[in-house]
Amino acid sequence: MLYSNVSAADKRAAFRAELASGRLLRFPGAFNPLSAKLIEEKGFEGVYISGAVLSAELGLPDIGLTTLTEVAARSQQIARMTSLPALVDADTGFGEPMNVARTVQTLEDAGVAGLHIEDQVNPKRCGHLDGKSVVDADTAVKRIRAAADARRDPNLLIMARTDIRAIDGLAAAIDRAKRLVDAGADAIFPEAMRDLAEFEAVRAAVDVPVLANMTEFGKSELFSTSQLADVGINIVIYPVSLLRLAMGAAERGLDALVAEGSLNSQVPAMQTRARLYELLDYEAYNAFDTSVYTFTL
Ligand SMILES: C[C@](O)(C(=O)O)[C@H](CC(=O)O)C(=O)O
Ligand SMILES: [Mg+2]
Repeated sequence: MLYSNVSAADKRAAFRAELASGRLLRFPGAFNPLSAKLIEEKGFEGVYISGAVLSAELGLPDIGLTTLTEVAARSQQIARMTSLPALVDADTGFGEPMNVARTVQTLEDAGVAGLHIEDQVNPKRCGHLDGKSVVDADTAVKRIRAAADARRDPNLLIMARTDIRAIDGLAAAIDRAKRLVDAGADAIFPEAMRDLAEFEAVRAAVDVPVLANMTEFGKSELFSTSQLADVGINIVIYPVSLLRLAMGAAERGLDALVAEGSLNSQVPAMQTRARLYELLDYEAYNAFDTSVYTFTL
């Protein structure tokens, strides 16, 4: 009932232990707290909180318009609903190193298990679109150092994302990844890798967990979990996938309503009331109420 009973500290410790196992951890993007419950129930290892989804939910493009306050509030709503670790997209950290430090502490307070900070210039762009730019290595390193120093729970995972591959190529991405690890990054997110060999090359270059971004309609092919595990990837995210699926279904439903004048044809595709209530653990709330009202001294 209500929120997860697992504390943020325990989720972070469990996340660290899972990462150490070497097993590939799958993190679908939760587009709301309810979908985080579904991800947990289906047996995934974690929940991703995407900047692209957060912006899209607000009706905005993913171009650095969202604020730390908005990201932290949504992260808290999602993270508390699941016992799984939540990994949040902190974009560029919302400013200079001092702002990055505050971002880390604020997201730590929101209960996430980890976050990633990228090396794009402000305002950032979606990593799979053309026309993005990155800061120099020194600036990127300062962001990560500030992030690593700011956390109070040593288990909070600070992941460095580099967007440099699409601009300066794979060798530059490998060089940057190494420097970010030296600066204190606990994990690396190499954005917009072209193929499996590129993931493998980053994997071989650093000693920390590596994330693969399996976003659809982007620059990377959609590799399977076994393909990614075979090249030693540790975490895979499907950041926008559930939102895309849900919005695809919503659009088809609205079109049917316009065309047919009712939603009768769509009911079989809908999550049932019973299934929704099961996911919400409605029964536990009823039991709680019953125990309150039947209580006698
Ligand atoms: C991972 C990402 O940063 C996100 O915000 O979810 C995006 C995903 C996307 O736009 O497809 C990115 O890859 O930049
Ligand atoms: Mg993003």
